[in-house]
Amino acid sequence: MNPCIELRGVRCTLGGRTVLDIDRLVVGEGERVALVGHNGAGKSTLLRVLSGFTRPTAGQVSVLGVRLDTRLPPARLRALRGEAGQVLQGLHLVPRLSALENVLIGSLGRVTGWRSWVRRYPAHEVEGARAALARVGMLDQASMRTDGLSGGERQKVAIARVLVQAPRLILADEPTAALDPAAAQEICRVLGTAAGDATLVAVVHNTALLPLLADRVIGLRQGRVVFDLPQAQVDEVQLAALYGSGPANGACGRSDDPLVSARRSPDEIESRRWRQRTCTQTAASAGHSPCH
Ligand SMILES: Nc1ncnc2c1ncn2[C@@H]1O[C@H](COP(=O)(O)OP(=O)(O)OP(=O)(O)O)[C@@H](O)[C@H]1O
Repeated sequence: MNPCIELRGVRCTLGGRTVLDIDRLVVGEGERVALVGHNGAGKSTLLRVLSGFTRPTAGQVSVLGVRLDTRLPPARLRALRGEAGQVLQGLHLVPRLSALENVLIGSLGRVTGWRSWVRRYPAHEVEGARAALARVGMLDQASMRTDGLSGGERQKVAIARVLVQAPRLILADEPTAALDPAAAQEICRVLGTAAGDATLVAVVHNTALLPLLADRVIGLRQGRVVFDLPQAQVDEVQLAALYGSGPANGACGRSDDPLVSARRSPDEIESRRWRQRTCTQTAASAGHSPCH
């Protein structure tokens, strides 16, 4: 299996603290990997490193054959992000635009010149966006504004937007955050099916969802890999050890749980603000304001 992701001796120091410390990690093309671990374990930091938003302090990172530990020309980074789609948690759709228009934003990397400035998309891109909405079961809601959709429906639109990129790699950060259990299961099934042959790396908080999304599970604790196992071999004992005294299954400190939010350290709160700023910048660079 060809490697899609390769990390060697990667360390990330943020705010004077080492928040990621990974000796070696290889993810092959087409693998489905879930990242699990307590709040602040470094899961999102790892995703940011893989998407080129955070450059590691030390070590080598290669994603789809592109080295991300060195400064890349913006055009090269944009090209990579075109091949590595991201599904973030609920902060990334443009509320006043329809589901179809939001999905079309995923094709902006291919639309050039005046068409991209005025968002006039070629007919084949519109067809592609409609096909992506159909794949996630949202074609009937194509013309609805996304602020009128439910959380689960919005997440399906976000998945459809990634699909129009025809990505070779999908990075999903808590794709089921803030969804009820039934919607969370549905989103995992939709994402798992829609990902097709692409490599998938997803942060998963509810470990009951792992069988729907992953064939390999990586447990992170304080920025280090504490286990890296086939999904079928991950059991209650490993999860209990990973989460310490926290629950071993189900709501493992979901980020949207108000009790968990109340326990967050100032660092974690700052990390969330950082992520929100990243989303805002991403939306702004596409000429839009993000959803909140
Ligand atoms: N820009 C930053 N400056 C300082 N510290 C940061 C920054 N970004 C993240 N951190 C810290 O890095 C650690 C890992 O954060 P990260 O968001 O990766 O954790 P996580 O496992 O995704 O957590 P959660 O499950 O709460 O989303 C946290 O302790 C966080 O406070």
